[in-house]
Amino acid sequence: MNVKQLAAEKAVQLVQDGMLIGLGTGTTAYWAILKLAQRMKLEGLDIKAVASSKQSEDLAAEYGIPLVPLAEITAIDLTIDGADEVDGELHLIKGGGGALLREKILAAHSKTFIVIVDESKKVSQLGHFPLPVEVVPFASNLTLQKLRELGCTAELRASADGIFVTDNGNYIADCRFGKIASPSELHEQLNAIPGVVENGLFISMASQVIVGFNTGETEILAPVKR
Ligand SMILES: O=C(CO)[C@H](O)[C@H](O)COP(=O)(O)O
Repeated sequence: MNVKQLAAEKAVQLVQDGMLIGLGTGTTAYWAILKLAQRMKLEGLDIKAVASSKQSEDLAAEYGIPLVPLAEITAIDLTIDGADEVDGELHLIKGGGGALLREKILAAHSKTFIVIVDESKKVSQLGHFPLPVEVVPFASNLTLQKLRELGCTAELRASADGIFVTDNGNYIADCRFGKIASPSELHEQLNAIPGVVENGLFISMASQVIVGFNTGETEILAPVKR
């Protein structure tokens, strides 16, 4: 079993009958979706789900996980999603797959938000991974200029056929800040720029982070209560 699968399967153990599950996006969330489908088939696990991307929606549909229209829900019991970096405070960088806006909306409405990562994602300080920032296409060159004034290099993400476009019809600016001294301050500064829709810093949102190790072990990290 690979390390991402290990963390994902540990998280899926927390899922119980009757829950509404938020499905994350990416190669780690992929394993969680597959395990949920397997538990439904083998154990009769009775769940419904909402997806954070077209990709995860298609995967869930392919594996027979019933999806609920977002208009019909008021809250999510548990969301399971990956991350690009996790620091000691359990702040995250997310959006490597370009789904950060929908992922953040689902996480914000989840009673429990479980993050699943392999050990390579644990860092002492966020910022080595370029921070994804979702921006509207209109005047994106000017928005990029404002982002750079915060001290990063910012480039629009490319796709095979041009500029990468999110499920929401927006662009992603990948911002290289180097080490981020104050993630919460940067989060506020980024979202104050007109044209920025949302950024990939998830501040104090994780209920738990499940880390998979190459040794086959897992570690569960919980936020320190102050
Ligand atoms: O935020 C994300 C997608 O927008 C992913 O959760 C993040 O990029 C981690 O991906 P992976 O599990 O493939 O390493």
